[in-house]
Amino acid sequence: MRPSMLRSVHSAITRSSGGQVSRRAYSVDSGSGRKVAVLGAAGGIGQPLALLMKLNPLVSHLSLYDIAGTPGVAADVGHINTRSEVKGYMGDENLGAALEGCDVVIIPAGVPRKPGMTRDDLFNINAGIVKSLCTAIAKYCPNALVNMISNPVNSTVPIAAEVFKKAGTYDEKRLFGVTTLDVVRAKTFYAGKANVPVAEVNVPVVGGHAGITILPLFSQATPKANLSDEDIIALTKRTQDGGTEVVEAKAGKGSATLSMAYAGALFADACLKGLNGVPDVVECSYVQSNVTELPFFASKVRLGKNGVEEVLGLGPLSGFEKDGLEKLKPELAASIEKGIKFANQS
Ligand SMILES: NC(=O)c1ccc[n+]([C@@H]2O[C@H](COP(=O)([O-])OP(=O)(O)OC[C@H]3O[C@@H](n4cnc5c(N)ncnc54)[C@H](O)[C@@H]3O)[C@@H](O)[C@H]2O)c1
Ligand SMILES: O=C(O)C[C@H](O)C(=O)O
Repeated sequence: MRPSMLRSVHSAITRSSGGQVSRRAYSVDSGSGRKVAVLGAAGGIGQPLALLMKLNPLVSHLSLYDIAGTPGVAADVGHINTRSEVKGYMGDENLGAALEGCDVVIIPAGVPRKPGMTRDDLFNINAGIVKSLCTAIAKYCPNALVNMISNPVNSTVPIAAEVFKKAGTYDEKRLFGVTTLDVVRAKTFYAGKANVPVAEVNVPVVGGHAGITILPLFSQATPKANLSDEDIIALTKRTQDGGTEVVEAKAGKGSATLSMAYAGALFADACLKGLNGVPDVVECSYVQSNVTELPFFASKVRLGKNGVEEVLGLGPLSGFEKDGLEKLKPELAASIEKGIKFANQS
């Protein structure tokens, strides 16, 4: 590979803290492209996520793995005339080949909720699936950035961390719980209530990814809007219950798939941009953290060439948000503990 192909100069539109838009040059490594795997690629999330990753120009190799159904998905997605070469892998014996050389591994494998269930009700099945997939990641692509979608994320991320620790490959900078859907929802609901253009909205969502552990920080939302306390309470609850809203509307046919695929593709794209040296890539994610006393916590994270470059703090919180933060801690701590215990006893 010629150095000139590896390093090219791009320009980025960046916003200064004063809000002015400027264009600046930065160098990226994008010539050879990236290998991305989707584990659970034949599922409700996996299929549209495979489609969206096929549309991503930063991806050169797209590896679609599932226990069944991937030849069809790969043949279908593979006919799209975009950059990446698509390969389908089916069954445990092909998992290693699917993972070898991956830069980013996205995991939406596992069972979804039905009405009346909590995400924690998925633990018994999904914990084992995540554990075995992460064991293979440690063996075949220990340097990949792992984007964990499988629920309960509050526990599956600690499970992954323990598996990687046991294998001697753990790097806290490379493990992410995908909480982007909470941000996507918070932006949508806020834009509707505040009557502002949704494309301009920013709202950090911190904590975890289940019920009250999802804490949107509407006091930091932009563009600013004059919403009442009742509006903020209602928006917070709707964001926390967003997953349940979809589960109930689907009435037994699963949980969010299309919006999740969109959110998963956004987050994977941010990881790829970070790996490629694009500056100022910041997304919320559930990562190993010192932001609170909890070992894992979702907050804004700056992404870079090694994954997490910086875990950003919470910023100023309203009284309502401070309360929410204290209330979520025991539940999040218990979910983390449950994941760690599972990984170490089985
Ligand atoms: N993080 C989030 O915001 C978020 C949002 C929505 C859904 N989810 C979670 O994502 C997961 C998947 O949801 P879905 O709607 O796509 O479910 P689904 O049942 O439609 O698809 C899951 C896929 O995983 C596959 N699978 C099962 N065991 C596997 C294994 N060992 N290796 C590889 N693949 C395996 C299945 O064959 C299936 O194709 C669920 O746990 C759900 O709760 C998370
Ligand atoms: O709600 C679920 O079970 C799926 C997912 O976590 C979501 O937030 O949509």
